[in-house]
Amino acid sequence: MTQENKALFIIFGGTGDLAKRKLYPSLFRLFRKGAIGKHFAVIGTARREWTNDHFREVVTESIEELNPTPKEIDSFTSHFYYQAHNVTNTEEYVTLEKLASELNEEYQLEGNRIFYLAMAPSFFGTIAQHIKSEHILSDDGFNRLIIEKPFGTDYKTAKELNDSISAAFTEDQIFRIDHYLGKEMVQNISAIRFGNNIFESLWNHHYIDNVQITLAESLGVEERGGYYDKSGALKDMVQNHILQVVALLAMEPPTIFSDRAIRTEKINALESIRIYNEEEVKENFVRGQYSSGHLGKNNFVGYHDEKDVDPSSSTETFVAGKFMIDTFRWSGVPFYIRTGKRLTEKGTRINIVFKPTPINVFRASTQSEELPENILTIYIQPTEGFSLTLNGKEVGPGFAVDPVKLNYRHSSETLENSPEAYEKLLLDCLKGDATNFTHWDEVAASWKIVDIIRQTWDKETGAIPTYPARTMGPKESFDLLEKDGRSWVWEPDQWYREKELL
Ligand SMILES: NC(=O)C1=CN([C@@H]2O[C@H](COP(=O)(O)OP(=O)(O)OC[C@H]3O[C@@H](n4cnc5c(N)ncnc54)[C@H](OP(=O)(O)O)[C@@H]3O)[C@@H](O)[C@H]2O)C=CC1
Ligand SMILES: O=C1O[C@H](COP(=O)(O)O)[C@@H](O)[C@H](O)[C@H]1O
Repeated sequence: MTQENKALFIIFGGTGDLAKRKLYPSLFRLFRKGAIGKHFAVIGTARREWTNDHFREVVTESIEELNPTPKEIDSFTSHFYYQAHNVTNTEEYVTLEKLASELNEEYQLEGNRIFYLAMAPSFFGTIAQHIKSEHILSDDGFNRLIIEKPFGTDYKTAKELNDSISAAFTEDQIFRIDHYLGKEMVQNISAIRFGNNIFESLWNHHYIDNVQITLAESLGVEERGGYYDKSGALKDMVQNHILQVVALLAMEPPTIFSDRAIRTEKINALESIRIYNEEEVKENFVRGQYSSGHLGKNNFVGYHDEKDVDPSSSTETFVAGKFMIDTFRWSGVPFYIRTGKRLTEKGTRINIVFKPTPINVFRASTQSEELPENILTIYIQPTEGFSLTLNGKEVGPGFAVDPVKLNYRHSSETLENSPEAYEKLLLDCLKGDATNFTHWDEVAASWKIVDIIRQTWDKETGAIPTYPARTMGPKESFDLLEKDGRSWVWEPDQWYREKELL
């Protein structure tokens, strides 16, 4: 049976996109499942002068897709309150505290408070400091701060931000969101590794040749051109999501599956990633920007023509690179990563490529010195599951050996019932479980890794490579693996080319 949790959520940026698209629907799913019920309340705050009624209408709209009954809408939205509040005005926090105390009494929330910073990062420090100085922290119950990405723009600014929030909250009260850690199959990485001896015993440089991580998006920058043009793919995706996935794949087994033990191992893994010098960055990392392109009959504009993007921008919309991890386990094993916008299709997947057998005893019939590699693929989205490519004998005379795929995908019913990332992360926070949030040491290590890449690129003045929209990135990304005698396992362009769409 689901246990009810008690808390007051104070959402800074309550009128914003993230709150409407992710937070309110996730709270509703938790409400439906009974994880929150009678004893919860939400205060939405932003500068706009909304009434409680208007706020409740907005919340109702945001959960429309979940087909709530009128009774569900009434009982859920009745817990929502709006307080107009400019976070830079110290006096206004007094009104906020008054409302928070009243709701604490009315809903018997036992002093539990979750502060969600769904606002531009430039406000994070100010809000955290005001929460402390204006006594919004509750004296009984728990106080937890959920903080959105981006956490700083480089190591220096991230440290400044961390110092300012740490003046108000202790590390175990801070929940830094990386929504990839809420994804079912990202969480499944640990289950696959530590729950299966056939994998964990092979999970090292003796048996693994290389690891490939792809976070591909078919969408462009959409409405976020202003933000994205200042950020780029390196800071938007590599510093956080990709390095978190690398850490989960590379970390040593924890002694027990607890947030503390996992964090320790993830920090060790991140701190073992080689920090390149400028020459090594040039050798091991490439970037690209999408130009106009088409897929079938659909045409797509280039990045320079996107809304709120500087037409002469050299911001990268694609990154591919090779990380090396300096531990006994991973010595010599490259972790190839790539991510980009306007790629051929949306797809997040991990390919673990195993070393081939030492000799190919079937070489007479396969006419090749090596057998195809075994590959474990973890499909993170849009489908969820895994596959394992093995070599088997082709049916019939002779001894032709061909790869066969053992395939497991979650059913559509499982997918439908599987909780959304934000829902899981909100529930974890209610329970005080920080396993799927990032510790400051992880953030710090990740920034140190990407800072040198950014600095190297910032010194380059020439045009950056381009790729046509809806293809799998610039030529340089393919060359990166080719010079190591390898290639990307996942090559959706091939499929589209066969269908004559590219
Ligand atoms: N949207 C998304 O999909 C994602 C967002 N994020 C992160 O989440 C955070 C929020 O993003 P998003 O919702 O898109 O941003 P929006 O621009 O949609 O929302 C910003 C919110 O801040 C409020 N606000 C701005 N200035 C003030 C102020 N001085 N005092 C009080 N409230 C203020 C705005 O309301 P008002 O104008 O009424 O004051 C609004 O509610 C950002 O850190 C972003 O990087 C992370 C991942 C995905
Ligand atoms: O954090 C971000 O992630 C999204 C991609 O998330 P996904 O869950 O759809 O894979 C990305 O579009 C956005 O630019 C970035 O800020």
